[in-house]
Amino acid sequence: MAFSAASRITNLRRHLDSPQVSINVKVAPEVSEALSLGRAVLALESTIISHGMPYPQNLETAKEVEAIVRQNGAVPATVAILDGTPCVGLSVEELEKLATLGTKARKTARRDIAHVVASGGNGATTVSATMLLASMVQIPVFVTGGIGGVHRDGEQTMDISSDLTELGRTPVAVFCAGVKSILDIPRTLEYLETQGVCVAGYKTNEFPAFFTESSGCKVSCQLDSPEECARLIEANSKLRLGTGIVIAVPIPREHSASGHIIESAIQKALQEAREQNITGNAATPFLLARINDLTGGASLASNIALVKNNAIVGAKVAAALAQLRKREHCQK
Ligand SMILES: O=c1[nH]cc([C@@H]2O[C@H](COP(=O)(O)O)[C@@H](O)[C@H]2O)c(=O)[nH]1
Repeated sequence: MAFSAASRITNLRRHLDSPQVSINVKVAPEVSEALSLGRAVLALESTIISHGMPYPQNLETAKEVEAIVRQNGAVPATVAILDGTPCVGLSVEELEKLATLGTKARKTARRDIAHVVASGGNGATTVSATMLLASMVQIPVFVTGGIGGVHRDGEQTMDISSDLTELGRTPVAVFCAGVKSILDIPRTLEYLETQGVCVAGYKTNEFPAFFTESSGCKVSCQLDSPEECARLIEANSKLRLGTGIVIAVPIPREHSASGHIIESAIQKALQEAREQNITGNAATPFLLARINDLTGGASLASNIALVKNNAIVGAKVAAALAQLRKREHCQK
């Protein structure tokens, strides 16, 4: 059925009814058009480009992930702050800029957004900042590699990623491969439960541990198809719960790293971080880089593979959600 003018207006209204943001958010023309037509859009974060992977693999991966999203039926919208302007949807040149800036771009979580904008800086958005900006322009689905969590010894340090509180307050579904075992996985799940966040497993009832398929911890529900994921996201939205959703997709078995090799690299990296007193938002990038060195690059290869796999699932879900909304609109 042709997409009617009425449903175009509904989408536009959904777009405009969001709380008014008076700061300029630059939405790429392709993303803006897809949103106003009710087509599938998938948000992507940018800290993974600047701080999560070295150049040039970061740029290659970012471009390949965007291509995968398109092949699976959605328009990619990578989020970042460039020269003080929050951007949703980046051109190839903008992706290149971010990839070459690397860690010179500011790692930007929710708390950092205002300062990066005010100072005209370049910010690579973490999960928390990406969720917030995606939600401002009404993008309901977002893909990343791994979310932040409660750090080991978090009960003493109180080092808890703002990704978890953002999930408690922003209605965006985040696809990830779980959280790395550099973090305290059981406490991360406890914290998400406290925040009222639904944590679903994609084709599994176990929460994955990023490099490996299992963590020994159960999820709160299992979803077995893109359509099931779309129905959950739609119910969360219609209920106006206001909370995000985590949908955890296990790393494909053929790419899952040997558990004990990774675990011993993690232990060594954690020890080094303690010795060098690396804490706060510097901890995750330091640990990721050291684990990659210690595993001779194996962890980076696994990381790239799981991000691509998450992008396939996330794009299919964004497409299924757009279909579902279109069908429901036509039935009205
Ligand atoms: O495996 C990864 N986990 C997490 C990150 C990034 O680190 C952020 C969390 O950082 P922190 O722990 O400082 O909140 C995430 O939102 C994400 O952007 C990453 O690149 N790779």
